[in-house]
Amino acid sequence: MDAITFDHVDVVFGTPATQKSALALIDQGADRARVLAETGAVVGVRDATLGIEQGEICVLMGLSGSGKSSLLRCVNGLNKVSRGKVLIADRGDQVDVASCDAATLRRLRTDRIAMVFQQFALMPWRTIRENVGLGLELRGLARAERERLVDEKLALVRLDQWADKRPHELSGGMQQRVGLARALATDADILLMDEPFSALDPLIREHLQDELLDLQRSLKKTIVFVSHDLDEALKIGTHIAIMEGGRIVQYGRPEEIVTRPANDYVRAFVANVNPLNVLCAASLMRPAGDGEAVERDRAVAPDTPMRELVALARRHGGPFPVLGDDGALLGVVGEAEIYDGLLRRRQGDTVRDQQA
Ligand SMILES: Nc1ncnc2c1ncn2[C@@H]1O[C@H](COP(=O)(O)OP(=O)(O)OP(=O)(O)O)[C@@H](O)[C@H]1O
Repeated sequence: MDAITFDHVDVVFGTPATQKSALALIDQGADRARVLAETGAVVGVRDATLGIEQGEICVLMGLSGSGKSSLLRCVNGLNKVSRGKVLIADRGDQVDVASCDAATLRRLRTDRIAMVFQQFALMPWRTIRENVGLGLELRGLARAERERLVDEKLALVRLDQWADKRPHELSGGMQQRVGLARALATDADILLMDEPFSALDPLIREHLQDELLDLQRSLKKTIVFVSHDLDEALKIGTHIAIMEGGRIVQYGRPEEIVTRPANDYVRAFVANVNPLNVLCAASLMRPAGDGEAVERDRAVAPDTPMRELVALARRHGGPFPVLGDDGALLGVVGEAEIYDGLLRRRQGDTVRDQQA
């Protein structure tokens, strides 16, 4: 069972009456502009369907206004779903956030789902420890237990020395680590992260991305992460949903997005991606020639990153047979395939398009 399922979700901002007319127009295929002109309602999300597995980091990516936050905020009920379901796996069953009762929504929000915001949203008059412990305080946890849990999470984000300071005494990157510790403190298994690193300098941002990935290796939360930066999405995401005009126009693993963009909008995003960071042996390899002798002691796995292949080729030349788990020969990557990978990406084409 998926941890989170979006099932044909529409989010329309407006009064009940304008929402109804807007949904009718959407069903006729009207675009956002027409819906706005004829009803006054704003379409945030239209017909989003997506399953997010437990432990996955799903990045919602797209231009400003494409509907990323609107979709994210449906998960904890901050945005009302106009039509469709948002199902959360809960006690062996699924709860629809869009239609559950208020007590269930409250329980999901306090126990299961935590959110990290772009602007940290820390309370300036509270110490770092008190900020991180806010959710636990609202749950009525005794002070000693609260402080034990908070100090544990502050240590996780390497801020244990800063517990008694106030937010203004910390840098932006540190404040965002407080935001993350606060989200982790409740032990929620679903983290919603709305452009959490966008307000930070590029170097700090990369640092925090690495820290998040490090933490995730042991925490294994289900994370929905909003970003408008493709490099960030490719680095962080186990899957990426690309949004355009309120719709999900492509959903896939990072490499699929880069090698097989679904339309010109996605193609424009991936045109300048550095292939070294994304491609791997499986997407670079050519079929082995009939009777081609391959040196199996040079074998690489299909998921060997391109960067590693370049280093191998630099040391040993090529070609490298690509073997599956069962030892079957899947293809061959030589220097020519590596150069092709570099050149094709630079032209903004896709490797597989060219091979087709
Ligand atoms: N509370 C709201 N009331 C009315 N319209 C809204 C509301 N929230 C979002 N919208 C509209 O919904 C559309 C999608 O906005 P959303 O914030 O989801 O996009 P986004 O992709 O997250 O953009 P950004 O990257 O700029 O945050 C926009 O046209 C926006 O104006």
